[in-house]
Amino acid sequence: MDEQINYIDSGFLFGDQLFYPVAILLISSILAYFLYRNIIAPLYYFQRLGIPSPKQTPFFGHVLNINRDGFQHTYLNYTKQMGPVYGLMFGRVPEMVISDLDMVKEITVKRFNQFINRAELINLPKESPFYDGLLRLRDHQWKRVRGLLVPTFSGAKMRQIITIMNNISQGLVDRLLQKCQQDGQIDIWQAYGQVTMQIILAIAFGVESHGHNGSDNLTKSARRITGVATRLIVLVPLFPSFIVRLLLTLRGKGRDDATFLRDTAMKVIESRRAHGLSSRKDLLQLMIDAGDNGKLTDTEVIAQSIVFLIAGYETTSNALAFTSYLLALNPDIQDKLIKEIDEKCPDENAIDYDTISNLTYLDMVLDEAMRIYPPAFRFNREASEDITINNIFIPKGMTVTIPIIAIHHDPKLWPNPDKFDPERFSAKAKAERNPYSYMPFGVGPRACIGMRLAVIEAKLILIRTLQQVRFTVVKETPIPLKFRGGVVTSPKNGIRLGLTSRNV
Ligand code: HEM
Repeated sequence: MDEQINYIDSGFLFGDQLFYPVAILLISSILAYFLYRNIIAPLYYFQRLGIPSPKQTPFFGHVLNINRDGFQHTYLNYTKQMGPVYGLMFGRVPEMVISDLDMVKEITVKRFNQFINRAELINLPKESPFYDGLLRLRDHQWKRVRGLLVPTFSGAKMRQIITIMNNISQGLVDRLLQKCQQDGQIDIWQAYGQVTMQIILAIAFGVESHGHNGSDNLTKSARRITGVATRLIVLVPLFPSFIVRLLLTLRGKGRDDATFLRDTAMKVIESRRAHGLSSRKDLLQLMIDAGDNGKLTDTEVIAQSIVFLIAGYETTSNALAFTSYLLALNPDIQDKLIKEIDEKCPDENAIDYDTISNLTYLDMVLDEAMRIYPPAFRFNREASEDITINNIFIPKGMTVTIPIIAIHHDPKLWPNPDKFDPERFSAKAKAERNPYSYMPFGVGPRACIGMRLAVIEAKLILIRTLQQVRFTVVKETPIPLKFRGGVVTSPKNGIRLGLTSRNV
């Protein structure tokens, strides 16, 4: 019996001897691998490529350095410190930031075929309403859809849309005049946000949203969707994509909002099909027409409507708010602009595409405002293969970010870059400058498809506004402007401006 016990004991002993050391070795190897992959390797990633990279925090990389005073400052400051090519780490996701203009040209235009796609932060499920949208589409699918949609943004098509935009902007003008009679102040950022939201819902969803206070469900859903899309995305690279998808699923609201928007657009499409071709030539109808005969499915059309809302609403309203802010701070420039509007566009009922295009000083003012405060402060491309440009090796799959904000504030390209000076955009000054030094809408075949629409919309709203009111600085006006985090440049707490009516 004793012998047996000894045998069993020694058996256990023998098992322990192997089990524990093996288990410990296994666990420590897994830990070591986890440590190496997530903490050590990212620290030396760019060093191995021979590219400078600012000091980073283990595991987080450079994520902890963003968002303190707006994401755009991260790119602005790092580019000043690190130069035209450097690397950032978002968790374990590397990103090369390139502001060298020759390289930007190579990436966005000359070697476009090796940089067709944007970096994909999350693997969206096929059923996501964003899946088929231009922002995410890749390779030949993107080429097919973009090719079909480009004509819907032509000058001729924009002429038809202007009437819808002009009618909607009347609500804004009424509100501004009312405010002049009351306290003579307004949060102009919020006011423009309402009107640009109404416009995008009207032209991309075919739905007139009622109530200037934005209380209707459609506006609420659209606001929440753009809010989630532009803010949450900053944190995405920190987590594995399945966790992000889980978080988004748990945040059911976002999904419900997207479904609500999708269903609304679907109902409009079905109703238009049932009643024959619509005479209302909004973006939705132009897309339905462009996709006829099976070239675009209804799902693809709706995905674009949702993407236009996300890409086009806040960017346009921010561009308007920043321009008005800069005009309030620079009354001489505002006077000169008002003079041009009074001379070339005195009648609010006779604003058409040609009149708008004829206001050269307005063009210069808007361009300069988007230089100082580019509503989209960066864009990216993904390398589809290993590639060397100007002796810099860019590995396959690398996200290459072009920091618009840093290029727009480079003192070598823009002397005294913080000064608001529309003369920088005179025809002569423009002709003398490298065209890649200004890119608020991105560059190359994948640049913003909505640029013409955005510019016409912003100019129309500025004309209608400045025909009636003048902007001033009040004690609540934020000087300097503060920004909030997110993927577009947005003011932190709105922009309060004074208003005086021009009719008194
Ligand atoms: C002032 C307003 C706007 C600004 C500053 C802006 C800026 C940008 C930028 C920088 C990009 C990335 C370009 C690139 O990767 O090279 C972009 C892409 C895009 N924008 Fe805009 N945008 C504005 C308004 C609009 C509007 C009104 C729409 C639609 C109605 C729109 C739709 C899009 C779409 C769909 C893309 C993706 C294009 C593609 O991948 O093919 N944007 N925008």
